[in-house]
Amino acid sequence: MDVEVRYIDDSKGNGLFAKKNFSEDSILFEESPLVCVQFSWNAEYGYKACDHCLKPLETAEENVRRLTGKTEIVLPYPELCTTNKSTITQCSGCGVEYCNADCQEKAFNQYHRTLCVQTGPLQCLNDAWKQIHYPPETGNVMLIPRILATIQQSCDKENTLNRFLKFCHRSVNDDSHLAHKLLGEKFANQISTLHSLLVQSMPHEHVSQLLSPEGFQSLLALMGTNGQGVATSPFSQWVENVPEKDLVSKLYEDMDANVGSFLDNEGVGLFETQSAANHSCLPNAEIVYRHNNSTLSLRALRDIEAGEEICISYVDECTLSSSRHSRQKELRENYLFNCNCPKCLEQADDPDVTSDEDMSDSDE
Ligand SMILES: C[S@@+](CC[C@H](N)C(=O)[O-])C[C@H]1O[C@@H](n2cnc3c(N)ncnc32)[C@H](O)[C@@H]1O
Repeated sequence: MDVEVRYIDDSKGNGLFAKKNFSEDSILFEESPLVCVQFSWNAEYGYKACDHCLKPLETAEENVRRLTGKTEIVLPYPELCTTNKSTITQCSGCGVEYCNADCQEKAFNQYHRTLCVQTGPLQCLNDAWKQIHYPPETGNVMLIPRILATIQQSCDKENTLNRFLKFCHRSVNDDSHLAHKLLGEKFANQISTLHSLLVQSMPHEHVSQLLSPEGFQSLLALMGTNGQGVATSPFSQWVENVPEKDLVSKLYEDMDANVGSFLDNEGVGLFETQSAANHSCLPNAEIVYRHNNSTLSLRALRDIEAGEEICISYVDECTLSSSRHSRQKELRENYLFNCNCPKCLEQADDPDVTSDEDMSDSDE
């Protein structure tokens, strides 16, 4: 690896550092998630993805037809679509689909052997989550059964448990008096419901400490502070390859009119190396999914020198361009820290105003 994880200080914890020079646009590293899962509403609304790696299961043409609502569309250059429907397989127990037999086998050996027989109770957990977390989705409680089952099915359970416990999983930051948004008073009843449903749906062997109320809260905090969004799309991959770019703008307009900005298969994953990357409002790297599955690539946004800290943005582009106050509010609520990046320091004297875009979600 050309990057390394190093301790910075008690406030920031660890960070990710470059071990060599990287030029702008180069790929620093690639990594598959320890676990990942599609968002619940995304799956419910018919975004078809492999249950293990989130690779699209629709062709680009099927995708465009569904997203525009126009079943008559015929997409030229079908050979530019990389979806291979002939390799799709299905679990005979619960019916979930995979992009190929390899993914099905990996999922079964890692967690699905345990979870497949719990489909009914897990469905109740999923339904309860959907009532709490409407789109746009940022996390998914269904990652937790995958974590627990991965530990249970592992040959080296202690080591696997420790790999998960290495992700930061505190639910409060005592230094800054910050508590995770998900775990606030407002959600206490909902968290208690989710906890009971999880306890009913999982075998307890080897994971009882994580199934206690405190263990469950730490898993939610782990997911909230480390969960990385994953996005795949058969259409956008087709667009990248298509020579006539003006073909696509009308299709995007039609999609926007029909489904707004919800174009991708979306989910959340836990990545061991990437999760060591801290946030900056002036990031020097970004996450991309070049393989149209859950394999993440970290790409340099500018030249990076050996020894430099590699920082990504934890907030989306819209929030990143909003006021310091709005950015810091989101980072405090979801990631439990006060941002002191160069941009925040430079704007330290700006008035504490919420950007227009955030007014609907204004300060409580
Ligand atoms: C995904 S982890 C990043 C790695 C983490 N520093 C560690 O020690 O494992 C996210 C957490 O790192 C800390 N963090 C990330 N960026 C930070 C920053 N710019 N300043 C202070 N703390 C930060 C926060 O505690 C946040 O919840």
